[in-house]
Amino acid sequence: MEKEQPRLLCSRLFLKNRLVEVALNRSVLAWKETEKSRRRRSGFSSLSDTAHSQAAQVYEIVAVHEAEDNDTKRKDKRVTGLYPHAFTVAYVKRTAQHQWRCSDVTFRCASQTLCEQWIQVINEQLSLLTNRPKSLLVYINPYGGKRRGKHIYEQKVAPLFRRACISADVIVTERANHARDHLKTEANLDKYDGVVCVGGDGMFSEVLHGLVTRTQADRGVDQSDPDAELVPCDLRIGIIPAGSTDCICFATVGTIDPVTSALHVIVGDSQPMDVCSAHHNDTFLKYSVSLLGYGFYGDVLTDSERKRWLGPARYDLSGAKIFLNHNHYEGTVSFLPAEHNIGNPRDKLLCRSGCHVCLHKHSSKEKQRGMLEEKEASDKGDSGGWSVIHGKFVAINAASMSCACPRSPQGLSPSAHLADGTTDLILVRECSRLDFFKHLLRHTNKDDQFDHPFVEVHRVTKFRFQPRHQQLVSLEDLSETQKKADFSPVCSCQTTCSSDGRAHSSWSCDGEILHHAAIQVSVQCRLIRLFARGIEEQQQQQQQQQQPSCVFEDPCAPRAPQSITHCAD
Ligand SMILES: CCCCCCCCCCCCC/C=C/[C@@H](O)[C@H](COP(=O)(O)O)NC(=O)CCCCCCCCCCCCCCC
Ligand SMILES: Nc1ncnc2c1ncn2[C@@H]1O[C@H](COP(=O)(O)OP(=O)(O)O)[C@@H](O)[C@H]1O
Ligand SMILES: [Ca+2]
Repeated sequence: MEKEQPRLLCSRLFLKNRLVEVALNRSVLAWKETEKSRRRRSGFSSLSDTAHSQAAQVYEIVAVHEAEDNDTKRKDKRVTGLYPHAFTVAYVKRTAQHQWRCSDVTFRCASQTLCEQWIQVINEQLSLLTNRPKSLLVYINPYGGKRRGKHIYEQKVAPLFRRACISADVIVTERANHARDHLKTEANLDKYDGVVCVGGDGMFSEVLHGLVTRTQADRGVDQSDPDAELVPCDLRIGIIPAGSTDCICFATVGTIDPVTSALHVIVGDSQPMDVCSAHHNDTFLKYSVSLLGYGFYGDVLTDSERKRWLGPARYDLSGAKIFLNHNHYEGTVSFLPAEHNIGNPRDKLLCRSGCHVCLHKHSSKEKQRGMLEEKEASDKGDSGGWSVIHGKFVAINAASMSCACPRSPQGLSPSAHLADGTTDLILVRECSRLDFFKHLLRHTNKDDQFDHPFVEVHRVTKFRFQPRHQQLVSLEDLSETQKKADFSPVCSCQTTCSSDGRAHSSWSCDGEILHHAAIQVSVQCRLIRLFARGIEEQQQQQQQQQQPSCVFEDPCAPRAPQSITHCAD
């Protein structure tokens, strides 16, 4: 049972034209209409208790300040005369599914002292919340999505940051990779508590690369070494969605809404995330947190880049075109299954706020690292542990998170986890166009997209891909690294597999194209943290909004209109 917390302050104050009991403890600010006031308004008919009590979690209070004139005008003259002083608490209120709004409640007090006391005590509690950012570095992509990034930031986000007393240095990018390069070399990161990107998955990818590369450089880690253990980044990343797909925001918050995302930054949420590193031999290529997709999604992305002027609709047009082309690509996929993980891609255990699969991974991370290193060392001599699949594939997708987005609310791998150190490798083998359509369609409803004979899915910690044409070309001079992968025998004839005559596709890496088809990928567990908390379950959402009865167990005593209980810690 939750331990009851001492009340810090409790008063009878006016809220609109009602007398309310307002109580604060370390975790909750709650208010409910007094019995007397309720009776006066409703005769003697009994009103339900919950209908008249509300609460805000202290860690979800945005700010408290003395009420401005426009907060109080139009109010009952008698109330404002008797209670001339007022303070406003801005707090997170849940509205539609996963959507947050900043709601204001203004309490009127009879004395200036009482009003100031409330402001001071609430501010004292807020100052104890050390996870809240005070200073942010913000990058805006003015060309992402529908080109509204700048407008969205100025109209919806900046006013909230100001209200929460967060200072922000804003950079509107002037070219692709501006944010990445600035973070890599120029930015004085000591000044900031977090980095915020305003844009889509591509913009997030820039910030991710800038931060991770900078962190490794500062700590002397060579990111071109595929076996290097990367150092986690200190700064958290916030995403204000203003792109075309915004899958990283959707899959970590549950909605694509700039105000909700800004509030997650303000309250200082923290969501660890796995990051995949992709290499070509000893050349570092890119990091990915959402989708690494070869074949279908790689081709859609390549085609859509030529149609950028169409905005987000480019994906639908390119999607339809690539679907009709119906290419497939031959190659070899090798992967290291995630053996010590408690989940699997078809267990329907969705990753939600406080996910126990991710927590389990976290608590046993150190233990597992030792075991994994031992295992990998023993793997070096033979192919033990690695599975090898040779085939013709319409799509090879590695989803490190669900990749849920408005197009596909469950995502590419609905049970993938944000921070379990694994990625879900989905292999869609050569199949008929109709079958592929059925598979795609299942991404838009609740049917299981893996329940097809031509689809398989594996939860892995590492994988490699070698397209067939390269195997044929370089069979004689296979490098040592490639030999370690222990690829299965390759075909002796050289034919192209795609109907447009191309022997290979490209990888889409969080919406950016990779210029190598042969890659090695390794999951770096919890390398970064976002200003998010994962998607809240329905009941978690309700709990946050409920009024905890313990705050009101003792009525505010004595009965004087302004009684104060100021409890010692
Ligand atoms: C029949 C309808 C099928 C709909 C299938 C939808 C599956 C969507 C899965 C989306 C996974 C998204 C993973 C994230 C990718 C992003 O990183 C990345 C970049 O985002 P950014 O632009 O914000 O920077 N976005 C993307 O790569 C977009 C992928 C969108 C793929 C759309 C595919 C549409 C397929 C339409 C087939 C239609 C068949 C019609 C026959 C005439
Ligand atoms: N000022 C800029 N001019 C041109 N491209 C930019 C600029 N800033 C960022 N980019 C690039 O734009 C691409 C798409 O950005 P993103 O914000 O993800 O939008 P979208 O979701 O529409 O693709 C990314 O590759 C990013 O590197
Ligand atoms: Ca994962």
